[in-house]
Amino acid sequence: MPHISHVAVQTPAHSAVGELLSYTCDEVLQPGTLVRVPLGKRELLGVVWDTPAAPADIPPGVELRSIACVLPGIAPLSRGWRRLVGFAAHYYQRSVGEIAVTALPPQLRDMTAEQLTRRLAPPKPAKAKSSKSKKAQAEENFEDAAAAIAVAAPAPTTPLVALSAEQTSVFAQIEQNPGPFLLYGSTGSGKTEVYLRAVQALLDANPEAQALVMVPEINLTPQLQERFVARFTPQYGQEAVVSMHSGMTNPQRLKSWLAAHTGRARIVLGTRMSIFASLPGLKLIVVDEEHDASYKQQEGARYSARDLALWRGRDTGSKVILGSATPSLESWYASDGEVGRYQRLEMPSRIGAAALPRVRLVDMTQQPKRIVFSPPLIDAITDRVKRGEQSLILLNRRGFAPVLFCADCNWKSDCPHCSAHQVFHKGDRTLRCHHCGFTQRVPFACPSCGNPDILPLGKGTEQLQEELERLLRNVQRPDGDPARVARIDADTTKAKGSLEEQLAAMHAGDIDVLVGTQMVAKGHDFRRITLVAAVQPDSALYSSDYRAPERLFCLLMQAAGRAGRDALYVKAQGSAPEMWIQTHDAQHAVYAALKRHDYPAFAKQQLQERLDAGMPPYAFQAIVRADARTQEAAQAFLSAATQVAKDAGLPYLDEVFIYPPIPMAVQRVANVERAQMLLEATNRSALLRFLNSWQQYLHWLRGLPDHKGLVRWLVDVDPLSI
Ligand SMILES: Nc1ncnc2c1ncn2[C@@H]1O[C@H](COP(=O)(O)OP(=O)(O)OP(=O)(O)O)[C@@H](O)[C@H]1O
Ligand SMILES: [Zn+2]
Repeated sequence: MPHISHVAVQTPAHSAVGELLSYTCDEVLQPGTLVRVPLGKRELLGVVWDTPAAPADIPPGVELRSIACVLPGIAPLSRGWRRLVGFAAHYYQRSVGEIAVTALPPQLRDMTAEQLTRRLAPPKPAKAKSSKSKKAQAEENFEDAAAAIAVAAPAPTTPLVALSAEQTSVFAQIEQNPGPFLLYGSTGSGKTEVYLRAVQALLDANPEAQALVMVPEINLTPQLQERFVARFTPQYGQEAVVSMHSGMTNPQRLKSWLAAHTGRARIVLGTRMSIFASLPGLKLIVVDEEHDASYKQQEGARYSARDLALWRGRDTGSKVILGSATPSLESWYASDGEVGRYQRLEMPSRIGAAALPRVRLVDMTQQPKRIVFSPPLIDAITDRVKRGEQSLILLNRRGFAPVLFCADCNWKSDCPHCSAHQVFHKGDRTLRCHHCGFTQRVPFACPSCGNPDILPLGKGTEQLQEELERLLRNVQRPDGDPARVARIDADTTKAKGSLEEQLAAMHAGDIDVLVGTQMVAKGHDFRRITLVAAVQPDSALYSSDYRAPERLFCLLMQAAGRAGRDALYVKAQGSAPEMWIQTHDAQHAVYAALKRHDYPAFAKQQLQERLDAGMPPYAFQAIVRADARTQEAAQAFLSAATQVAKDAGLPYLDEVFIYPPIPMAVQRVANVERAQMLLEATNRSALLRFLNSWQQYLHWLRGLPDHKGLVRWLVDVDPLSI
């Protein structure tokens, strides 16, 4: 009699196919086994979720298909991994199969059993010459797809630095206590060194143990990767440190994944996706810059890798260290003495007694109208260039100008497909929509009235760079060369390797003034920056999103943290690091707290506001979003969803407050109208149970002829922006 296996496969999102599919097979398959199964005309990757112990009677009339094959050479995924996937699916309202399969490397999805067998076979000795292109070869030869970590061979040994007193005490706390920890350490206080020590202590003590170290965006911090490789590969071998992030090729991802799954990799360094890595020996999870929004996945299953890290840590008995100079308010609250869910560890001082930069507010209402850079700021930058010091200019808006404008007829460069302007990019003379990507040539004259004088309105990083080049054209560096201005944003870093190249130029001192978006503000350990300036940060103060002040404060404090990191350099230069903020609202509380580098005061004030307004972390939220051909159709779906919840008398409905549907801030994207509805509850599990029971009704509604115009709907639990 055949056995039955329940298999998790990735069925199309929100399709009516149930959570797990049943298949027959001749032998009992262990849960966690990777298989290929037929579905319709296709064959898909699946994970055996459970297998009834006894061969089951198949009810008459039901015909089950059989499993196509078991993926060879890969041990079943552990019970702990399956629990994590199960929890994430339940919590973020997705199917187990979707989370399980998307958490696996793409090649496992795509390869047949034969291809996989070939991949897993020991490498053949390399041929002297191959006619294949280098790329084709790398794709094909598994071993050649080499370490997922593209860094030079490490130095034979890297001597351990002596820990500062604060590092020593924090490290001892981590060793002695179970955690989870919130490492609240100033910018430049040496948090990375603490992570390295914690990992080192773990690996030395336990030959099976594995550590997961997560960072927001790995490409921004090649330095961090180098430090881990240099520290651990001499002792633990080339495969001891592997990366996991979306910038890797598929063969690299498979290789990293297998190294982690088999326990050969001792450290996985990755972005949010690495939270789902198979790590049988997991004992430590580090979440660096835990406040960073990129830990939240913004499409598909909208999970928070930071929150899952805490869950996974608890579930597997792994220590969890969250680190930040500007923790999320959620983590700050959770590590409050009274709440006490996390142990807060503090490192207030910078390494080498470096001082935090002095914060200077420039009141732009007192400056000449319509200027980008106030004269005193330009003087300060000029002085830096002459002394050979570096400056960093922050503006969170790329392109030359956010909109083109005709003063005669009021025409604006609106995107035809979105409720947004097309951004003017001067370099390639295009108008580009940053929401849907729609791109056009810049018109020679106003398309509406023919006026040849169409004007850029507002500033982007491209314009800042041009303006600085003009203002500094006669300024010389100490070596007599003219000042060099560079820019780092999504536009200048598209080409592979270009970001690394520009960061390297910055570290080498080849750049005097670096203009950039938030990409330049995070995590970098630049040694020669003595001035950071935020030229137009105010708009975030007036956002309708209640998290906007938190995000702004974080960004500016992190940006300030790039200045004056090397105490010896600052001293030798006789310089004083500064953070400049050009603002029209110099009295604003956000800036006052920033001036004092007072994160605790800022957090306290924000938390009080959140408490008064009943917002997270004192309440829990979810968003249901609907996309449709018309705004009416999108909102009608959401209204019907609320009604059906009431009609059906869903459990916990009385504990959940459902707001009326509203259009999203950017209402239309790529010709799709978007609406959303906020749900709030003071009890997290009530919200979750309500959502879980509501799901099937949302599926059902979507299938009704009334809601034909609906393109998609989705649920976002713990949304980051509303
Ligand atoms: N004990 C130490 N002795 C000497 N230098 C150290 C020590 N610990 C760290 N450093 C150096 O201090 C600098 C700052 O450390 P690190 O980059 O880890 O700071 P951080 O706390 O992560 O800062 P940020 O939050 O701004 O990213 C680095 O150049 C690092 O090599
Ligand atoms: Zn558009």
